[in-house]
Amino acid sequence: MTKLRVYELAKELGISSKKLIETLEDLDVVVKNHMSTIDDDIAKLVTELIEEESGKSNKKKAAQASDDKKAEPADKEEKKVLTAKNEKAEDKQKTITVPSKISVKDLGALLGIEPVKIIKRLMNYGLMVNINAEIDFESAKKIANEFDVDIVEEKQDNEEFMLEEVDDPKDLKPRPPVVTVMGHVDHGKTSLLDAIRQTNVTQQEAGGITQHIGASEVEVNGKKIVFLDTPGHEAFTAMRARGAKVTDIAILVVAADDGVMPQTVEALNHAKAADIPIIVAINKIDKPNANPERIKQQLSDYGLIPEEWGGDTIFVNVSAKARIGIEQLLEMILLVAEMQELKANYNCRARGVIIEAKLDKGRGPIATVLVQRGTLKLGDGIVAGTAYGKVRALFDSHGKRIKSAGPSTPVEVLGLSEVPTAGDILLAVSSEKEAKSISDERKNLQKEPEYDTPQRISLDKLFEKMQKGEVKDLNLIVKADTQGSVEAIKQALEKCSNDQVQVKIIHGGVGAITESDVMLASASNAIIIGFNVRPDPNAKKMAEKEQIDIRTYRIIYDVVDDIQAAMEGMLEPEYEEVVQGRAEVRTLFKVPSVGTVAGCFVTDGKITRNSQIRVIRQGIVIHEGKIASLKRFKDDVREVASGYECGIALERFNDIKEQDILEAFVVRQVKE
Ligand SMILES: Nc1nc2c(ncn2[C@@H]2O[C@H](COP(=O)(O)OP(=O)(O)OP(=O)(O)O)[C@@H](O)[C@H]2O)c(=O)[nH]1
Repeated sequence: MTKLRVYELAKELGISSKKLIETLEDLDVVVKNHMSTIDDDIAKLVTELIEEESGKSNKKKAAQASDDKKAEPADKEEKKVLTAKNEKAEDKQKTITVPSKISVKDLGALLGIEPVKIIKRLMNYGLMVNINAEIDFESAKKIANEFDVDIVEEKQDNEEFMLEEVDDPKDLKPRPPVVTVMGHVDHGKTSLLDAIRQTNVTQQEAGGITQHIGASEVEVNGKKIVFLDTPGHEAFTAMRARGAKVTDIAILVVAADDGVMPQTVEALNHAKAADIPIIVAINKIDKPNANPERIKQQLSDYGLIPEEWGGDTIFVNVSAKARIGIEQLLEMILLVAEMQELKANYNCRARGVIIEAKLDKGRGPIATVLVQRGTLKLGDGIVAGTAYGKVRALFDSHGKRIKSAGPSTPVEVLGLSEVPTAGDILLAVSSEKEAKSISDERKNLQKEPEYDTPQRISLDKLFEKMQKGEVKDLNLIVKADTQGSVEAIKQALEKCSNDQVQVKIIHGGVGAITESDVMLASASNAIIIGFNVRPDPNAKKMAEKEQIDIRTYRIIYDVVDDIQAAMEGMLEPEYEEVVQGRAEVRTLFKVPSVGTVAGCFVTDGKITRNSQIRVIRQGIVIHEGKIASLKRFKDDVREVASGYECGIALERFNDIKEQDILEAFVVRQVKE
């Protein structure tokens, strides 16, 4: 296509070449004279601008000709623009509210700037847009700021959906309880869930194949109970960390022949932190060495006191294997549920939680949703995180097609645009279009760095938050090398409570700081205290992502001192520790006059001659000190990088064992 010359375009537009050259200059497009050629896209842009301008002047003329000077503008958009303009004129306000998307034309009108100037600025950012093109809020803000106007984003109606809606008590009807099974490894969580499901299958649909959708429903005496299929407190707390409250009752499974174990304590603390009732299922009572009384005794130390001893915790003896006590356990669940008076509104737009989600080759994204409120129906517009769509099909926990699902019903939902994340909230909205606009909005927000940055508690910010009255409880998780240290620290810290803040140890345990601890801290807004223990690498990564404050100590006095200082606003962290790398001890050499040399493999980062070394054995710190020698083959070296072997001897420490982890770190001053 031949390029247009200035005079040709001017002729087409019915304006003088001079006027066209001026307009081009406004756009910083330099042309020599009327014979110069213009690029197609520039020609298009200028044409739109000129046409827009002449259209405006025609309108103006028409308005002047009109008798009714107070006539309402016909177009609603225009009305909005005019209103804003008037307000601007009245109070000369420099902050203007604009929608999340706005056309160049409307932005110009709001800012009182000619659209051509906006187009020019956008061209500077490499954006070639026409006058009717919509630009996002961020771009609009940049432009406005260049004209010394600040703009704020109009609050979207969508946000309303994120708020907790309050139901009128008269709209509430009972709903089934949702139960999670927790407990120590191998104590029988999966077996118990299977036993419960099978008891029910035989009663209801013998021979029927129950589909696994992430949650199952059983019916006892005509009443439903929903079980989440993924046992364990990790999944439960992961959901909670994402803000999803799913479970009404926790079943704590303890093997009668094994007793209370570390994960039993972890599970019960996770359930307690979530403030949900616990029913204890003492499992494996078919075993000859089963000792249920011992378990009651052990659990009473953790505040779970059986009813027969004057407490309020229900204990049921069961055997998942021999199918003993299953029905009684189910009845007890119903009893606890009844006491909780679980209710929900069935007649409103649905809100649920994604329990599981996957991509099915044939059917696209499939999500298991636990409906918590309202009724989810075929054809509803839905949004979960940034996934959106329309309910194309619903399947119940038996794999049967259904048309709608009310509160406490797990359903498989087809029709989402992408696979959502477990823990995401699913909302039903009026249409797929609305769902898409909410999803777009969220995608925009995600681009902003502040989004997703939760306001976490940290020791540094504690005092500030206390002053603002934002903190009433200081939740702490204590991990230490021995149970004795856990208890000592717990007692010492709880005494730190004052009038403003109560120090609460929501979980204490022996061993390294794990992902599960970080998740609990995230769900309960807690700080983690490690005493002679370290976070494992995954926990460390997760803590960084979730912005969880982990403090590690080697002297109890320092722990108490720091917490007290933080509560008094006196905490001044001056030094920080930077971990450089880790090496694994693969073999040992006893060298006369040197001592023990550890043959190591550097697994990540690097080890330098000046590093301090922390010896970690099974997650517990057993020594901290300096390097006496760092060698590769026979040579002394200054540093060894990841992927290489080396020999390390430590100053004044010979008790190294194979498989120990040597963590290299340096301590440096924190910059103000
Ligand atoms: N004797 C007896 N064995 C049981 C009973 N319940 C479970 N078991 C056995 O205990 C072992 C562990 O059971 P699981 O159901 O896999 O335990 P879990 O708690 O789900 O284990 P993880 O998923 O590894 O945490 C299996 O070998 C079961 O057969 C029971 O009531 N009696």
